[in-house]
Amino acid sequence: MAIATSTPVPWPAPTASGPVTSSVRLPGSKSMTARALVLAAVSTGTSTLRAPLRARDTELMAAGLRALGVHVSSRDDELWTVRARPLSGPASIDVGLAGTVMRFLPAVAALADGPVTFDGDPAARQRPMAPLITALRALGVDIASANGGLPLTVNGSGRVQGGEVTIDASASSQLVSGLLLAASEFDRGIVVRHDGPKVPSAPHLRMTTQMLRLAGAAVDDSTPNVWTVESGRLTGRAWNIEPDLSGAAPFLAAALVTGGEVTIADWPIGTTQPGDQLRELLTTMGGAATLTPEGLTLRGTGRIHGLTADLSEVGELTPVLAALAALADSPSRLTGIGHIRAHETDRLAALARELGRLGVQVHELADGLEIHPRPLTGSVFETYDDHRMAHAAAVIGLTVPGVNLTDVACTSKTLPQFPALWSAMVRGTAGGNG
Ligand SMILES: O=C(O)C1=C[C@@H](OP(=O)(O)O)[C@@H](O)[C@H](O)C1
Ligand SMILES: C=C(OP(=O)(O)O)C(=O)O
Repeated sequence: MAIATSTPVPWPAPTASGPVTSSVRLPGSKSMTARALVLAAVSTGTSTLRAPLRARDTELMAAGLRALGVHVSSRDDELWTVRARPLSGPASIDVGLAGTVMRFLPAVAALADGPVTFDGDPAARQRPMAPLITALRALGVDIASANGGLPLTVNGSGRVQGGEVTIDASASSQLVSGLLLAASEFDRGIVVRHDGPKVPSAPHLRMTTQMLRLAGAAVDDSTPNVWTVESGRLTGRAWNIEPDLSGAAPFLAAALVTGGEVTIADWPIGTTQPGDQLRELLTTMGGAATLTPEGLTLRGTGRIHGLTADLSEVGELTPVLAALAALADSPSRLTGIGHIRAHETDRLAALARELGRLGVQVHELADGLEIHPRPLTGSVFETYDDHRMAHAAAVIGLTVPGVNLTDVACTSKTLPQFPALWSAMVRGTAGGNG
């Protein structure tokens, strides 16, 4: 599997001429796969990941750890094996456009002996790294970065002193997760205090602390905006990776758009994944959700209601929710998501521009979007190397003929099967032209 940036593949989004009825089995969570790999690398012994995500972001994470000397066997799609070994440089790590790789691996690299350079796609150089670099320096790590971001070099000495550090993590929760995941290996562990506007993506921080505890770390997150991880050895374990619930968003949205019924197999009963909030969000927008041990079923009526919501906990769901809002019977106001301007692309600007091109009236706010639905006409839809922009375009294309994505290959970041799964879902409808 190629990890390099893919060549753009233009894609006419398939329209559905009737309600879609489908059951979809999705690969593992990107966020859980990334954390399990990192925790395995700083644990003793062998770890396994059952049902991991194989996609560009997680392949890059595995490759980055291999570059540091960790043995990662990913030949078996169903079961990856990680054997921790002494971390060592020199190494060169390609982060692609993966926030998880660029934020989670520098602290791991600091535990290696020797220089480790990090760089990625051109857009990766725009993503916030400075607070993490400053925090790691305060913890005793030598990092060279010309401009406060990528490219950077971690000059590891084989150990990190650790201790107390203050960070403004309002740009990304990953800045905190990236400090915590390796901190049990620091001489003094870590105490991270956030000082600044609200940290987004709270569920992802809960995922970090929960998985750290499962790996055997002593973690205290009982005080808001303060996280403590004690120094101590973690032991390898077996991780069962849940299906990626954020990747489920466009498929569930298809039920709403077409008045159909979509089931996502093996939806976990109780999870830290932010995508679980789709049950409530899509119910507010007019769907009916039923959760059973077999999975989550979403039924739509074909009518979609506007949504007024603070999406700060679930920023990565914004593109698909904005696509639904564009097809709704009332306006929407999505707020609390200024930080997604620094995701794969400036998602607020990109959504305003591309939805606007289809005819939607969109007001861009500093921290969100106001969306006023209008009759839509098909058009080119630029995806900006952003998998979730492609998902949004596909959702609108179900009911608006002539939505032509400039590139669908960007979906390989988290779900390489997206075009095939999507077309199969649409083909399942009577008369769908997918
Ligand atoms: O830790 C993680 O796995 C993630 C945290 C979130 O990042 P932000 O806090 O930067 O939004 C989320 O958007 C991203 O897709 C995955
Ligand atoms: C923001 C996202 O990714 P990343 O992990 O690169 O931040 C995302 O997947 O929506």
